[in-house]
Amino acid sequence: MSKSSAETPLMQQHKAIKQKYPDAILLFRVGDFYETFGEDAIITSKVLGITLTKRNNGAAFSSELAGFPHHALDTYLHKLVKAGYRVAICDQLEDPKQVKGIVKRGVTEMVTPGVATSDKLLEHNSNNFLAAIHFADDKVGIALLDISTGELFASEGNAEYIDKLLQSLKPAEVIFQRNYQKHFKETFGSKFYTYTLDSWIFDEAYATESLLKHFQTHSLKGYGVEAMPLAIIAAGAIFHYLKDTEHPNLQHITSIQRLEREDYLWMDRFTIRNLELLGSGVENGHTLLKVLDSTVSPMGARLLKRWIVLPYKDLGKINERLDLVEFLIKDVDLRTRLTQHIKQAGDIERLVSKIPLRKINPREVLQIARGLQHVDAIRNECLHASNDYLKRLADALNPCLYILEKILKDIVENPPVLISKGSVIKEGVHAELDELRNIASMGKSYLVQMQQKECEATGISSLKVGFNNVFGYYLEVTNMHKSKVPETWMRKQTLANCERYITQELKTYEEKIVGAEDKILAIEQELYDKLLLELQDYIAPMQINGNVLAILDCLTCFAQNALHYNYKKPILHQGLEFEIKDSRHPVIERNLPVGENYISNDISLDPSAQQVIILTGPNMSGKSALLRQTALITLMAHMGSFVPASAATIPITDKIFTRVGASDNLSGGESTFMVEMNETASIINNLTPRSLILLDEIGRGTSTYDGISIAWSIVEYLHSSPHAPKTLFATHYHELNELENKLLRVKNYHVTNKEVGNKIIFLRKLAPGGSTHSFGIHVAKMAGMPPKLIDRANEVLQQLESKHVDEESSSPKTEDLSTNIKKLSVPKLQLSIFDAHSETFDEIRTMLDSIDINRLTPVEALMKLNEIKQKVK
Ligand SMILES: Nc1ncnc2c1ncn2[C@@H]1O[C@H](COP(=O)(O)OP(=O)(O)OP(=O)(O)O)[C@@H](O)[C@H]1O
Repeated sequence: MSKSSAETPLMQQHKAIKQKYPDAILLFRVGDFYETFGEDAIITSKVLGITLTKRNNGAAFSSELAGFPHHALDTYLHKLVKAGYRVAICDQLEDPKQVKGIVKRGVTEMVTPGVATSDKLLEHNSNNFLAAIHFADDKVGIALLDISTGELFASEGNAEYIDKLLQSLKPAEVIFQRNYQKHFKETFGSKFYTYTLDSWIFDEAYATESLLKHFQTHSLKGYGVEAMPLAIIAAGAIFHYLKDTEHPNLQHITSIQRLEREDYLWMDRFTIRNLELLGSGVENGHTLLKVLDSTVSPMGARLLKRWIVLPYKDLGKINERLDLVEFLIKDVDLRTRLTQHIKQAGDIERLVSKIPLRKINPREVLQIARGLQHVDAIRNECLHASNDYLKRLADALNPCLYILEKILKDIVENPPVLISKGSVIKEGVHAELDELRNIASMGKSYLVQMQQKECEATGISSLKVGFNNVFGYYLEVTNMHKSKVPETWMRKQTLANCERYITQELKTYEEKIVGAEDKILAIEQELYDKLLLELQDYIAPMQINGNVLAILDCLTCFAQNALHYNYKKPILHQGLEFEIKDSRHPVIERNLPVGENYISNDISLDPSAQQVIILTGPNMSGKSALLRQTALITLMAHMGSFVPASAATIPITDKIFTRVGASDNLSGGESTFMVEMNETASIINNLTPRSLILLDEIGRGTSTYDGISIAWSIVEYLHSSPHAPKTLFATHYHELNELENKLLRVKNYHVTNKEVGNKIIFLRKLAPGGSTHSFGIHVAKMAGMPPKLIDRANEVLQQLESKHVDEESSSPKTEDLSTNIKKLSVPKLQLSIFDAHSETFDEIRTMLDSIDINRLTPVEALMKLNEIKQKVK
């Protein structure tokens, strides 16, 4: 753009507004269009695929231009936001017809990924959170708001805890202090859509003031966040941001819910990912969420996600849920009726949030009423049930009868989506509206009636009612009948063969008919606005209704799952013993090929007798599956769900840790052994007697000897820990089986298999004792390695094993770790080719010298062997 002096007033206005929103795309309303200019236009045309033109205002000024009709806003806005842009909607604030010169314009809403209310930007079964983070010295405050439901959560804790919340609740946008950009990336990664705010906004006094003003209270005690200054600051930042983005109507944010780390079973983000709890996109197919989610409402689906990542630790609350699930399983009729009502109640939470935002359309208002009817029905169904929790839930429901009736009385049965289309308000609600509608629809026939009436009264047989723009409606009398015109009529026009008159009645009617349509719309709008204002008083109880329906939806879904998939009620207890009978992996069992059955297993852990299980077994036999099903069953029980086992006794657990050996976790640049060790260290440093630890091939990210040593000492450490955490350790290092003989509470188990000829059949049953080999070569064969290579690997294996056995029989029984490791020294092979002093031998020697065995993976070893074999041929 060139000098401002050459700019039109319109462009000057645009420039002034754009300056206030430099990092947003400004959709600038001009007449019936939203226009974008300059850089904004280039982006907009590219993202929306609309034409980019140039606007020339004389030689001195030109700018790129791209625009679309205002009614297409809904179609285009979400595309811009989904493409990662912030969009400021600038509207005309005055009626152009009433204003001389340039119309006043201003930004009426800023839409960003985290502050989105349009259905097109939201996924119905996911929350759309805006998170605010406040960094302090060694702690972090967090607030999470879903503006589309009004839910606001706040918490504070160390970076690991906040990271876990971010990873599990996946906010669409995160805001934080501007000077912490680098720190944010280092702490939470670069996956989030972020926006930074001035540091002064993150101030306790300012935040408290904003919150008190919003909630209209004198203190924040009632929300339990008073002692959480960092969480308060983060919540304050959210309210500031909402003001900045022109969201003044926030009456649907009715409370802050405190998220207390200590209330929930802790799983770090690695565990959440490793257990494949939520997943997203394509990988969604095999997640716990996917197999558990048979909810019938978006509210239930959203709550279920939260239950999965934030399972309870409180025995009373868990049992309340479990008992209700059991109750719902038994009462088939009640369950069926509940499901029907919940399904038809609509997304109460999101509908209610549209009320203060003034984004609710007449159809949705009617849906609110229908929702309330279902709430009423559910309340009546459950109020006298013989389950206390259900009774309490029912008691919390409020069908808001006054507003329910008012909506049904005011709104027609099948209203249009837009209030501006009219025909929304029922007949009988407003006398003037009824009359106007009558006039509008009956206009013509009314005139005919009047014409007839006047004909009869005056005897002017040729009397006609006509209309022109100058006089409006008139009565036309031919010259022949002029003498019969009553005195009260006023002559307005004389033509060659007739005269035109007006009457008082005609004028009164004319006033009505001409403005009727406009007035009808205005009255309908006014009545609708009044109704919305009244609805506003019912936001809080309706939100509670939404929440109760979500809980009932989740628990009915658990009952349904239990019946369909044969889940049983777990017994949770304050002791420490863990025992599951005939347990299955809930996700794998639902994804097995047709005809295959999941083989169930019993698993028991007891800190005083069987604290650590060393689990060995062939590759692919089901070790990881066993570990994960133990964790998933524990988690499901803490959510209040029945579990895939014939019986389960599960101790209240505070933390589930899972770690997988580095090479199982190659994605995301986290494949280094260092990360594996860091993570294992964090388990070791955070465990308690109530922790469940699942280690899958820990140590395998380094050389065999290092790996065994580390794995060995981890088991020793966990065993000797005063907390005696329950541990399952799956490993290919059969050497660890030795630990059973040395450590009292370590027990060996293996997953069974059967060898038939040179084939192995996985029996997948857990049995006491360690297994002796891993069948890695068998897996290599299954993976399609050339038969020659496989034969050779078997030969080498045999030689290695016989050498190992020789050495073992000649060495004394080892008792401590160091001698045990020494025992594993590389057997000296006596292969015949090494006897021949040939060129091949030299070549092979050079090759062997260059190999660093400590860094060699099993597959690389097999490849090298193949190379050697080729040379010998
Ligand atoms: N109990 C079971 N019943 C039926 N199928 C099972 C069972 N356990 C595991 N499987 C199947 O076997 C596959 C391999 O299981 P898993 O990954 O647990 O083996 P693993 O012993 O950990 O293997 P590796 O040592 O190679 O990592 C699973 O993906 C699943 O399809």
